[in-house]
Formats: sequence, C-alpha cells, structure tokens
Amino acid sequence: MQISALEQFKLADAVAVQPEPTGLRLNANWLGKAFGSRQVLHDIDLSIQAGEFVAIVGRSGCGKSTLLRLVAGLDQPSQGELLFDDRSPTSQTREATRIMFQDSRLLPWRSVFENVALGLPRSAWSLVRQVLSQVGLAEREQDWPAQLSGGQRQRVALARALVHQPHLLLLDEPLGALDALTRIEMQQLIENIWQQHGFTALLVTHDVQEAIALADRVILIEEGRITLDLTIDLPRPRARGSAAFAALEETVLRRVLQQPNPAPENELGDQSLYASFASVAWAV
Ligand SMILES: Nc1ncnc2c1ncn2[C@@H]1O[C@H](COP(=O)(O)OP(=O)(O)OP(=O)(O)O)[C@@H](O)[C@H]1O
Repeated sequence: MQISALEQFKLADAVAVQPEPTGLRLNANWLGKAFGSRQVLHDIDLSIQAGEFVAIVGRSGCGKSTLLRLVAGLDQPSQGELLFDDRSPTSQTREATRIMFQDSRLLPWRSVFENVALGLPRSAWSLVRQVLSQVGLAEREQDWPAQLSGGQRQRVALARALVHQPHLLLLDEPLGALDALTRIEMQQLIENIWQQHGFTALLVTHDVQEAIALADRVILIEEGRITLDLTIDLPRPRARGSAAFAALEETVLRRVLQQPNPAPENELGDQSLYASFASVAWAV
C-alpha cells in the first residue's frame, strides 16, 4: 500500500510525539539465594514488563527484601540470573535503578534541598526543585530533616530517587512506618508519579490493600518461592470500597493466611502481619 508524503509526515509526527517508554524490563531466571546453609529464595522465575507496577507480599521472613536486594545489586544471587532489558546488569542499569526503604535515610546535617541534590552538578538544581515541587515540598527545601514529619521525610526520599530519573524504582516497605491516612496520601502520590514517569516499579509490602491499590500484579512469596501471581485488572485510581477491590483483597489475604506457621522464629512477624492488615482495614 502506497502512502502519500503528507500521510508519511503525519505518521512520523505521530510517532515522534509518543512518549518513549522509560521502564526497564526485568527477568529473573531460576534465581536463588542462600545465606550459608539457609536457602532463602528458590528457583524464582519472574518476568516484569517495562513500566509495570508489581507488588510482592508474603509473611515475614519469606524472602521479599532479599529478592529486592538482588534486583538492586546489593546482594549477589547464589543461582540463576537477573536480566534488565534482556541483558546482564551493567553500570547503566544500576544507575537507572533506585531504591527507597522504610526509613528515609536522609543526612540530618543537610537541608532538604541538599539531600535531594547530593552528588548532582549545579546544572541539575532546576530538576531538584521540580521533583521537590512534584512531591509537594517546594516550600520546605531549606528545612532540616528533623523539622519534617515522617511522611514528609519519605517524600524527600522519593524526590531523591526521582531526581535520578529511574527506569526501575524499588520500594522496600517505604510507607510501613506511616500512619494510615498519610500512607494513603503517599500511595496516591506514588501512583501519580509512576503514571507520569513510566518507570517500572517493584514494591515490597505487608499491606495487601496497598498492593491491590497500586499494582498491576500482586506476587505472593511463601518460604522463598512464588506461589501466586495475580493480575489486578481494576481501573485507576482504584476505589477501595468497591466490591471488585474487596474480592481481590479477600483472595490474596486468604491465600497468605492459609499457610501454616513455618517456624517459631516467625511468630512475631506473623502477628505484625495480622496487625498491619487490621490497622489499615480499620483506618479505611
Ligand atoms: N544477610 C543475611 N544473612 C543471613 N540471613 C539473612 C540475611 N538477609 C536475610 N536473611 C534471612 O533471609 C530470610 C528472608 O529475609 P528477608 O529480609 O528477605 O525477609 P522478608 O520477607 O523481607 O521479611 P520481612 O517482611 O520481615 O521484612 C530471613 O530468614 C532472614 O533471616
């Protein structure tokens, strides 16, 4: 089929205005991790599309953070491989990957602005101001971390990750220490920013409701193995009170809780799991 010059021009123009996909594609093939004689992750096969938001849930000690640390390159696998856009990790993929933890890990002797701008040249300062404004902290850039609330400190930590324009954002229970309402506000902020930036997101959380509110897929790890991979096909933003949301939450919760306690050392963690479900359900 022949297309006219004008049509060709329109086509090129249409292609040009499509935003470039910015997310990294991630594959784990037969991934395993042992600490000494303790095998923590077994034969993990996982494929995450560019720009996808995936949440990992599971009982305390099941291996969630270990998986995230392997993806971040903070630990090395004992078996198998991780591929980023079908390639072994490079300094570029490491640079394109940022991680956010439960505690903000800010430098207390640096201002909010300096914490976000750390290691960046002066030419990046306008970007620093832009991301601080995105996370709602434009007016607080000269404050010290000690002058901020826990939620605001996590916003700074999010800005510090975003300023590097990540293609893969790893979130290790980043909202775990926040009260229920601040947590919901932060979830909405993370969802909006993820939609704007298009990075791939991998979230570890104890909170099943949070996982269903944010993720395209919820993955359950039990004793180091993936035992559930559930697509969350709900329109965004998600109405937590809807029947479809509640049904998915029930499905995952039932699945998490049906497993017998694996070991006495995990009993406390399991109690905290129940408590975390209960507190969020109560607040909402
Ligand atoms: N550096 C390490 N050395 C030895 N064992 C480790 C190390 N890191 C993790 N483990 C063990 O691996 C297991 C899984 O830990 P991990 O932190 O991945 O669990 P988790 O699912 O994230 O738990 P939680 O929800 O409580 O944070 C635990 O038994 C833990 O003790």
